[in-house]
Amino acid sequence: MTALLELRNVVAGYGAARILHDLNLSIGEGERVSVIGRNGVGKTTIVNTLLGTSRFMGGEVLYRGRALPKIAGHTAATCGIAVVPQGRKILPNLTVAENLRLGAALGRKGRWTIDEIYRLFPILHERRNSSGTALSGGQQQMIAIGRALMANPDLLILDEPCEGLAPVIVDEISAIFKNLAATGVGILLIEQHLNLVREITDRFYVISKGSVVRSGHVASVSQHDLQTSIMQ
Ligand SMILES: Nc1ncnc2c1ncn2[C@@H]1O[C@H](COP(=O)(O)OP(=O)(O)OP(=O)(O)O)[C@@H](O)[C@H]1O
Repeated sequence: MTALLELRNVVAGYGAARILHDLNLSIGEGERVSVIGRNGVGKTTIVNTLLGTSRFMGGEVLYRGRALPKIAGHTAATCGIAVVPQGRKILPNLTVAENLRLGAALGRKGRWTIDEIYRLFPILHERRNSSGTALSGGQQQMIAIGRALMANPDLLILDEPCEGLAPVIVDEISAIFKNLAATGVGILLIEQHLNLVREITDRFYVISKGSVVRSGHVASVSQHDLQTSIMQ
């Protein structure tokens, strides 16, 4: 079966520094896959490669089996890939509603409208006219998720979505991800915390020093085994 997104022997980095070395990874339509690894191994650089914010130095990125000729800032969006970025990146001068509407800039049609986002996160409707950054960390994460969904993506990339959030909010957000997974959207979860990996995804890749060092099905490995592969 043709993968939705495939990275083949990708080399990428910043300036002269190579961070990803011959990285291979694929995700099928509607699949839920994790990328796990310690701090600094290159997980976010995979996302940056798709966003055109790291330097693409070699290899191929294929979308629905076709090699993308050039990676640019709009590559991910035009392919139907939306990112919930690490650190959320809520724009401070915009209201909650304006932040959400940014996600719909390309006008892809689908089930996600601003009213649907407000149904998913009623607090965002209540605070829709407040500055996005005036909200709590958990609520800002809701904006980041809502903004990504507004793009009606085929693939949702979540970069450490629960980082810095209180456990009760993590539970709430992971329940939402589980429901989202049931809608058929593909999920690529970048994460260090294995509970979320296990709850949301079926397959994993372990990254170390910019390459995949292990991959498999989440159900076939123990938590301890996964933790050990990350630490190596
Ligand atoms: N904009 C940048 N310019 C130069 N080097 C960078 C840049 N962003 C990241 N790096 C470096 O690239 C390496 C990989 O960083 P990356 O953010 O991809 O790691 P990560 O696995 O996502 O880690 P974390 O979990 O801490 O986010 C690190 O050594 C980091 O310092």
